[in-house]
Amino acid sequence: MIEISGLRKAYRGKGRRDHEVVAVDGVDLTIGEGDVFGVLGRSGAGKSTLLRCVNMLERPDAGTVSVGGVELTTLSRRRLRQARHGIGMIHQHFALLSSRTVAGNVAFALEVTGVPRAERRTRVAELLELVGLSERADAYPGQLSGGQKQRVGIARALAARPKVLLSDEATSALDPETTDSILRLLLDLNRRLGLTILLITHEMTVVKRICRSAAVMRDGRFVESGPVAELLHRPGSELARDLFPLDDFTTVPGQTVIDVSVSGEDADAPLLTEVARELDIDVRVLSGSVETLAAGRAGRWRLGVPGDGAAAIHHLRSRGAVVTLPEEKP
Ligand SMILES: Nc1ncnc2c1ncn2[C@@H]1O[C@H](COP(=O)(O)OP(=O)(O)OP(=O)(O)O)[C@@H](O)[C@H]1O
Repeated sequence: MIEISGLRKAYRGKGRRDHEVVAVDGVDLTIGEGDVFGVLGRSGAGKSTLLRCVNMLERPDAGTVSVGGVELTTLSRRRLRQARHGIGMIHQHFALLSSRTVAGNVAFALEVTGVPRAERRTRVAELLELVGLSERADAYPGQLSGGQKQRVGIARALAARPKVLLSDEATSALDPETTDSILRLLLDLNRRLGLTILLITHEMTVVKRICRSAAVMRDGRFVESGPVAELLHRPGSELARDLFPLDDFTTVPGQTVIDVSVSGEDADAPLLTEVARELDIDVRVLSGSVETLAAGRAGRWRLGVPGDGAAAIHHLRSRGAVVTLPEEKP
């Protein structure tokens, strides 16, 4: 649904001596229809620029961006305006018109695409129903909670029935409970409408709850990218480390410390008691957890096993677990 190849975008300072900042530095990305893809990264990594290049709010310097099979970088202004109707966008600070009611804000998105008044009224009612805000149609943004404002933002973004939704830190300004309800709504829309979602975030909760695929961005590049379940197993994965942080035990006298990751059915198998029983050894759980992610059940532990650990490592690997030593780097 979204194909990005060799994307580059640099900003030049205004003065002659100002050097160039390369915000996106050669990103390739493929997002399948109906996927929920999260891009994570620290402030300044280039996430917003990447997202804004997907609907051409920023013109890339090089590379191609195609959405739903339409290559956007070569379109005329008029064709690009049309193509943008197929790409909705929601924002961290909602970007609502304060002088218009909830219904008026959603209707605005239809007015600009020339939808006739009667049709607009029906569609606005449908959209408010979809996001659970029918009761607040006549309220003004100033009278709404943050979560309700984001629901208006979502209804507005979906007005033209886009197949793709871009989310720019949509839950960063919300408290954890409200974040949860917005993420549930996004997941529900993804399932019911087959909506493909590309989001940028710095919150691990967002990745845990709704992303099936993800990328970690640094200095304008993707340092890792792929299905979350696969990234969790990649030695040295930053995503795995951030999703399942492990305490800093790297040595235990008389034991070897190992990191073990599991996913799918293996996450709930009695793997640790089994290895202890079958090898007749003590296994110490130093840190770790098993959780339900949007990408499935997954877990990661840091364990202490006796001696050089060879027998335990062999046994765990034979049961499908990925085992690495904590000091191993990618
Ligand atoms: N309009 C602009 N003009 C000049 N430099 C810019 C512009 N927009 C972004 N940059 C620079 O490009 C780099 C990437 O910025 P970008 O906003 O894409 O990162 P980000 O990962 O989204 O960060 P944040 O999470 O803080 O929004 C930064 O160094 C930033 O200062």
